[in-house]
Amino acid sequence: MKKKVLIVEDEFIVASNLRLVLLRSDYEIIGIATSADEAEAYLQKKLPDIVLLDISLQGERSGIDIARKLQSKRIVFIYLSANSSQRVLEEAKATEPYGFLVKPFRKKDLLIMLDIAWYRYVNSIETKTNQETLLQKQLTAISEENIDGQQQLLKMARIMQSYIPFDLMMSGSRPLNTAQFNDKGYLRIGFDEYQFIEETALLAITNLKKTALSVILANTHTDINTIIYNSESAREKANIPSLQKTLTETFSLQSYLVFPVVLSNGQFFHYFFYSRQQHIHTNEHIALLNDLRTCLVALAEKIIYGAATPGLIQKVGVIRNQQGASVNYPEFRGVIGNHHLLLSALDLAAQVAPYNTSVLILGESGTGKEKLAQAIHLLSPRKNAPYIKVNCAAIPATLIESELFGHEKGAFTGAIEKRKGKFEQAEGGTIFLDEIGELSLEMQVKILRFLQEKEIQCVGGNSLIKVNVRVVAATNRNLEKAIAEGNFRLDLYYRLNVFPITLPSLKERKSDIKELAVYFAEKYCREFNKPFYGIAASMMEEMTAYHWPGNIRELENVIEQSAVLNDGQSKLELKRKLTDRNALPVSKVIKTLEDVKTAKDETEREYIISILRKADGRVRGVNGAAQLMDIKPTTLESKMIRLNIRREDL
Ligand SMILES: Nc1ncnc2c1ncn2[C@@H]1O[C@H](COP(=O)(O)OP(=O)(O)OP(=O)(O)O)[C@@H](O)[C@H]1O
Repeated sequence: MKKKVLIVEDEFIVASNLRLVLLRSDYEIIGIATSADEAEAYLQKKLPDIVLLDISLQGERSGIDIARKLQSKRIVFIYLSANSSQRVLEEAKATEPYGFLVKPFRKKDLLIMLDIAWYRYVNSIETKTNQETLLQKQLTAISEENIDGQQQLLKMARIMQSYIPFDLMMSGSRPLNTAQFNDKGYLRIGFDEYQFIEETALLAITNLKKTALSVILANTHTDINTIIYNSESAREKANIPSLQKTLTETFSLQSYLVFPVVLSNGQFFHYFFYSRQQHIHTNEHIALLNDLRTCLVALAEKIIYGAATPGLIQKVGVIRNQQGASVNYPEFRGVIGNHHLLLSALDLAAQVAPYNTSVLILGESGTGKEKLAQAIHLLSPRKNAPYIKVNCAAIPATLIESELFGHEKGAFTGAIEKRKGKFEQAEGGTIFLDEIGELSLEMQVKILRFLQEKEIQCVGGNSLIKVNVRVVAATNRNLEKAIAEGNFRLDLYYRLNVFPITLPSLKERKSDIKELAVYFAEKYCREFNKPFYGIAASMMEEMTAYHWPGNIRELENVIEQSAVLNDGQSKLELKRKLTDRNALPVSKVIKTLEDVKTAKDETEREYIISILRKADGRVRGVNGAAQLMDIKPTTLESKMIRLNIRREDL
């Protein structure tokens, strides 16, 4: 069936051209609107499949205003704009468009972008439907299990976590019983670790007396309908004590979603999903809960009335497991930390892993992007097939094509035999394209072609080879900025950005520093055969105050150094001050020739260290630092001696 397109564009010539191209390419045009008002009028008459939306329109309102409406109706839209400045891109990005075209664009770009947009739409619908069906099955199975309400609630919390984000999930019947608090819930304290919260736990944590809690309960309002509260809406009632206020203050929560259900006897039961992040819940979450309503009613009845066989009731306090490793997700073993931003990223990874969707992992260098990519592979049905990593920044531009797609014998000087590229090596599995933002525009086109056609062409070969590989890409670059500067293709960005996951920097999750430090300290002391007596308080203090530009990798290096230098009889200590080794040197006053030489040496030293880091510390061989710098390994080695570059500097 022909896809119906609405064109919202105030430039007559552009609009008529678009119309012609689309009609010839088998699309149906339902109208051309030149202003936001006209666009709305068309939308009321007939819903299009896709809207091409100019950002600046006649009249006061812009395309971005229309986009918000389209977003809530889940209609696919692609921005058309003559302006690709970072500010416009970021404003537009907030409305979650399915594509973006910078004017002037070619016919080919338009048709590719329409394809990408539709692919993203179908993909998200499929993923959503699959997820819903799975969730419904899992929730029904829990409500039919012969276990007590507390266990049932825990199982439900674990399953719901990645679909409806929360740090605290509470539930209970309404209206509240002021004499006795019967709400029950779970506080998330790790990726798969929960603490049971009910009256006794709440009184202990808040230090409240039972009478004070009764006063709070008496003042608590009851929502009749499903509603989302963000900190602004919650703050209005700041002076009045309430259960919600007590919980948000006690557990540093910022927002929550209330979902009431009516049980078969007419009684109300409410589910609350509290989060430490603001604006985390959306209408999509509400739509999902509505679809799950029947299962949630069945579960609520079991939580209130469902008695289990006494022998099966277990005491559930803190559900912990060894080393922070997850029981349900052993693939996350070795991922340390329980900051809510990290946990949200892990939730997304667990959610997307089973599907073939491409994933884009964003985050500063050293935040664990590769670790997450591996976990996604291991959590996917592809786990027994290869996982191939390619660092796009470390391979010289002249070699990358044959490295990725392979080459025929004689394709270029030195190609003495046919060689398979990384894509073919990853057949059936996952390819991790690290630092994808560093690829040349030419290579970006080839990756885009693979993502669209699932075909590759090896260097010097004529035929196309079908490969079945899932792409997980990562970058520490701001891709919107790279697009604005013309260094990254918008169409590739939209194709990859189907499922973005952002990893927090270490300074955003300082509460995890201690746990990470102890984890690495134990690891290195074990490796160096030294007993571990803990970490000196002064070292811990300095590490907590530091801003960690190199993130977890830098923290690991610091701990490794301290473990190397430790005498095996005392706590680990910092042997040198923490400084930002990547920061530009504070410009020094250069007065003498000697100052010039020192500045030159410092710059050369920093440069060599950065290349060595890219080459994973290797000086020689293919992709070694010498090759990347295009100098002889012996020259590089003598420079390293002269500039006093040691392994621990990397
Ligand atoms: N949550 C974590 N717990 C324990 N170790 C971690 C965690 N995250 C990352 N690491 C470790 O930190 C180091 C850097 O991680 P990784 O290579 O995955 O980062 P990255 O974001 O891919 O870095 P880059 O952008 O420089 O490629 C690795 O040794 C990894 O094992």
